[in-house]
Amino acid sequence: MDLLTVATLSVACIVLYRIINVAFKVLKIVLLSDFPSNAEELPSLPFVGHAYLFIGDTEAMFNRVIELGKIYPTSFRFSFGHNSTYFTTYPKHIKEILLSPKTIEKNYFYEFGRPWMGDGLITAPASKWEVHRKLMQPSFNSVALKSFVKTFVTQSVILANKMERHLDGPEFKICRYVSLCSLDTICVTAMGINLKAQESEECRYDEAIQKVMAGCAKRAVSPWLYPDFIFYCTQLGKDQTKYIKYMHDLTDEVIRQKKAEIVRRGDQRVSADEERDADDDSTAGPQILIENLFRLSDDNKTLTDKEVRDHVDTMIAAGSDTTAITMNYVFLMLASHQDIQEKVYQELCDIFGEHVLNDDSEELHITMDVLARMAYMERVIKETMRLFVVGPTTFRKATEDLDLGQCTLPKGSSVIINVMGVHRSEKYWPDPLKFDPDRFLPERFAKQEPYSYLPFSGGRRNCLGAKYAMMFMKTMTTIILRKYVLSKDKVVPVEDVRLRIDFLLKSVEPDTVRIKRRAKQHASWKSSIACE
Ligand code: HEM
Repeated sequence: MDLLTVATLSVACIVLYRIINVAFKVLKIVLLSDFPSNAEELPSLPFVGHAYLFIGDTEAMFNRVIELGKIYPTSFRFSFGHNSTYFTTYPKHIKEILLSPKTIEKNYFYEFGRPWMGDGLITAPASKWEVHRKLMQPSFNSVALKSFVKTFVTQSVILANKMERHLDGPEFKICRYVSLCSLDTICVTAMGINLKAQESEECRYDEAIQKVMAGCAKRAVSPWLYPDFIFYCTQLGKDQTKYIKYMHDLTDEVIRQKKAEIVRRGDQRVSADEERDADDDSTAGPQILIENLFRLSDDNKTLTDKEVRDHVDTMIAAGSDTTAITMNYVFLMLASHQDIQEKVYQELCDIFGEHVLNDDSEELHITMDVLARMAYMERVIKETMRLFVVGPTTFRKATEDLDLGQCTLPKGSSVIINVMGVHRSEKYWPDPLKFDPDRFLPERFAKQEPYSYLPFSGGRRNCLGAKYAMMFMKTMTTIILRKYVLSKDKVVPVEDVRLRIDFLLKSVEPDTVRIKRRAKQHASWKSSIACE
């Protein structure tokens, strides 16, 4: 054997050894979750980088995100395809990232939502977002929120009536009911149209939202689907185009009709940011978002029809499923914790007095002020959002180097904020899987590590609809608990509720509850509303 052959064979052996070594380490990680103690030692593969960390179905993805947060509890760097990405489960870093003007930009995942939501707030580039966030803010001020209460009540009453068919029956899946209720409500308040999805019980719009969200999630974890010319040749891409067109067509038609209507009636309504006597605003119609946006266009603040559509579609995308999924878990937690459900109901008795027994929407006495008094219910909803945070991860991009103390986020890198990891971390939430609403008692929550609770994200690009969502969720809970007692045949402990990340957090198996009618008497009314 000559010297050249020996040298070639030696190099080949070394390369082969390296390949086998890396393959072995990767398999140990993927199959056995055997991670190196130092994140720097995570092997990187050609082309895909560390994308193998997220191989598997959507349940595996959820488990891997939680696992990574436990093994590397601060921040670590990995690569996703050619993108350098920081994964953080560390509130101090999260705070810096969410507050910094250097990380307002969203990362490349959001590009997949742009064909649907365009330059709406969620997907807008930072330069546009700054301007439009200020324009949109008044549509969620207290006057506007007050005007939505009547819609929340009407739609929640339909929800309660629809659920009646399961009275005293076996457990049933709640998610479909709350999903259609949320969609109808958001569409009334955003577009001023009632899809009546609850009444017809099937809704193409709802189907379109689900398909497009699932498609975006699939694309985000499939680097080979990133190039448009590949994605749009796949069935997934073709379906995506079809569903998005359906949703755009609907919004375009509403825009056309609304514009004609505004011209007809000379727009006599007051603008959302004009403070007016709002004492009984809940009896007036909702301050529909799309009409507010047209007024901005009239004020020469230059919103094109396309921008109006982007904002309306974004509101529906951002508001309907998020609220529905959270309510699914609120009802699951209430059904699983009878003592807590009773305390919520007792609070309703204290607030509504004898009116608590009324089912009729006219007699429900639900106003914004009344909702604000439901402190215990709010703690229950907050604790549910800690354990089942709808946005388990959020993403940003550094547009300049950002110094985080122990490390620097280099310009151009992506950030994955592991919200779910923080919410379920023993370090920040003792006994983290225990459902304990009193963690949110003001005196206890004041001691909480800042930025360790982010159901609505935080900092500059936080949720614009957080107050809207909380009011709507309280209304739904009130109306359901006034009428029904929720229960489970067999309580599933929180740790056994199998979860997946399908863009948003969802259960692997649909959650079910049983309902029976609440007895029409209650001893301890302190009656407050009744005396007002
Ligand atoms: C329980 C219900 C909700 C939850 C948990 C929730 C959560 C969130 C989160 C985590 C974000 C940040 C997303 C990101 O950074 O990628 C967000 C943004 C947003 N949400 Fe919500 N949301 C809820 C309901 C709503 C509702 C009802 C609306 C509107 C009616 C809404 C409108 C928005 C908008 C417009 C943004 C983008 C804000 C911006 O970038 O300036 N959300 N939401």
